Amino acid sequence: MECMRDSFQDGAILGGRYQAIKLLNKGSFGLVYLAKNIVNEELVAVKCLVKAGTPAAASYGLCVDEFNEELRFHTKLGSHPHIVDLLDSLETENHTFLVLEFCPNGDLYEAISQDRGPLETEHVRDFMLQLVDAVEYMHSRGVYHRDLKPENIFLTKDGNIKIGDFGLATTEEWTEESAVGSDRYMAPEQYDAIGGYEPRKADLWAIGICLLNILFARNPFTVPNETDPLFADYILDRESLFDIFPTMSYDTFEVLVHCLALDPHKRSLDDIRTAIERVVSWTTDDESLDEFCTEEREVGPVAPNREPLRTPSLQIPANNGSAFPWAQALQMTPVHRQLSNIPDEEEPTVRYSEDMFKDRPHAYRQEMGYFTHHPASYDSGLGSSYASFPSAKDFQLRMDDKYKTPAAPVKIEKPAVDAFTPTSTSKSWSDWVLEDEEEEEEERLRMEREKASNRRSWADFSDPGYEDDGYDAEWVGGGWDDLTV
Ligand SMILES: Nc1ncnc2c1ncn2[C@@H]1O[C@H](COP(=O)(O)OP(=O)(O)OP(=O)(O)O)[C@@H](O)[C@H]1O
Repeated sequence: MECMRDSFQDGAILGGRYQAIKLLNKGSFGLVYLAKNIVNEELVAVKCLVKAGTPAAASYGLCVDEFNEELRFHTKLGSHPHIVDLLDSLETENHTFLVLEFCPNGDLYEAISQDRGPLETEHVRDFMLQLVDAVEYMHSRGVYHRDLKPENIFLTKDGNIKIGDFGLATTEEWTEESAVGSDRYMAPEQYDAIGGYEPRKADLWAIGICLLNILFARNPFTVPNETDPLFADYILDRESLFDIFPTMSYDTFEVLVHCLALDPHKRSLDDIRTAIERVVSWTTDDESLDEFCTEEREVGPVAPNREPLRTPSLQIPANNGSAFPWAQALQMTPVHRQLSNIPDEEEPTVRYSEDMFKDRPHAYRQEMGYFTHHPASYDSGLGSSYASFPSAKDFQLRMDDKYKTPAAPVKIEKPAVDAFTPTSTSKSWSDWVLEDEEEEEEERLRMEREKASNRRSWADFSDPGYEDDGYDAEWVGGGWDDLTV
């Protein structure tokens, strides 16, 4: 790594044209610098890789051939509005450099982690449609990415997306290369690759995982095989996704059906696009907002095919001319993050699915400027999805907290923890929450009734016409005696 730094570090001039400004990021296969084209002042991203056959190459394994491959794919792809453009390429004795168009809003991973990913219904739709367009174009050129994930989806100044990092791409229609990509985004057949798979279809699976990342900032599966219990559930029942993402709307599920089909032949980009276009609400939070607005604004019965009222942009300024105002509002602190389900450590909740950011070391994430708003939010401290099942102890703690009620004249029975044993398979998390809420509501009503009866008896007591029927003496305890002394 140091060797690379030597070649192109702060202030260095590359090929007489590009001046290094700063290190942007360290990828798995190389360093990426921000640089300036000294001829036209244009900012560029320079991806720096060691060359095959050099001493430094030995420590880099895959990246040795990656450069040539990546260059080849960029050349094959040409230019597209939603694919990172290769502007130039250079070689030095030990290194090769890809000069890429610079995407100043970073990548989608950073955007989600900093609460500046697409939030509003239409933004998510535009975003997803751009992604589908880019993938369709790539595939039409015979290039299959195999590593689509938020880290490889870049954001331009005006908030458009650009797919980048073609280091693991392939032009093969059918491949037997197994486990090339990133576990959490790999299609099951790509992960196991027994007998080979179609990379084209694997990309469609990754689109579905990216959508879930955008909506919930979580990954559904750690690995796409049965060693992950959530994936095992998914094999048995696709609707188990609702247990993982309880606020997911059915519209979203309809999109996912076409991305996350276990049979690769049932995945279709056209169907994904159609389903995205049909979405009215991505989450049930959106649905309630839609209903709220409908009640407020609509007069008379709701037309069956009404044009859905979009979620009001509570946190997003009116369209400022960009297709994606969310991407420009970098300083924006959302008033109401509708689409996020990022758990908050201070208010522990049970998490089934996997925090997208768990693998990044805390220090690294801080260094990268994450944790802008809620440092604790992104570090679940929980391991894989498997480890993220709530333990009975977690539940006990949670229940203790929940029932830490102020002094009241009635003893509140703590619900038996056994009833909430998370290993019980007959109940989903949403059932537990529902039962929790019902019990809480019952308790509240009971207390209100008690209070009302207290008030009545006190009022009655001070009324000279009050007749003691002995009722109040029972519940007031010593109070009645005191009063009568
Ligand atoms: N064109 C670009 N504009 C802005 N930032 C970029 C650009 N290209 C890369 N980066 C930054 O550098 C990081 C690494 O880039 P890239 O993904 O291409 O490298 P990599 O070595 O293949 O990494 P990995 O495989 O780990 O994602 C990106 O996540 C991003 O933060």
